[in-house]
Amino acid sequence: MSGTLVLVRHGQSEWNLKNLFTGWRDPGLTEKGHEEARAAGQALKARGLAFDIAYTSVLSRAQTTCAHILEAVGQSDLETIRDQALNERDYGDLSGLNKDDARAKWGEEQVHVWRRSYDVAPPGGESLRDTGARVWPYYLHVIQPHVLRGETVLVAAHGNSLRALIMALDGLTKDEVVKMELGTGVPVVYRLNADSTVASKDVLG
Ligand SMILES: O=C(O)[C@@H](CO)OP(=O)(O)O
Repeated sequence: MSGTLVLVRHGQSEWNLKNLFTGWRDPGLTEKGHEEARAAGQALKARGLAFDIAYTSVLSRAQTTCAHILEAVGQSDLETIRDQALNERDYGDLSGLNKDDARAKWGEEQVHVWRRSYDVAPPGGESLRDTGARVWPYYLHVIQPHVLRGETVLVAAHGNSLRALIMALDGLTKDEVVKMELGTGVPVVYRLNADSTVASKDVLG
């Protein structure tokens, strides 16, 4: 057995609440989002988890979530690395549009394909494959070495950047990833084997 990898999608953001495509735009958390992030921290504390290092994106909703979790576990001073590689999928021209307005304009099916398919990019944006092409190398070269040294690592990021990571960790097919949703503020705890395969996965919530 090796180390532990904890993935957490940020708490509800202002634009999640307004039902807007967000991508690389930078809204803050709602009050509910702050609460979700604190609750994630409490759930991790209740499991007795303490972190060796934390990673987050350059977007404030993920950074704030990370800070709430570290505060809840009593580790506010922990080394935290911020990197654009962990950012949300870039939604391109859809960024800032209302998701229901987009469905009315382009149809339910097309919008679902843009949101959840593996290899169809929204106009001017990234497909999940494109997102994975920056998230997965960052995970392999920067994050995974810590886990393989037996450390416990926190990654506070985004719905689609974490879907890309989970797709690879769980070995999901393109069809399976279409159905995968990640709740806001729900920690996913992986324990890895020494050969980097997944020993166990626990979704807290
Ligand atoms: O708008 C976004 O950036 C993402 C995450 O909130 O939305 P979706 O779940 O539609 O991919």
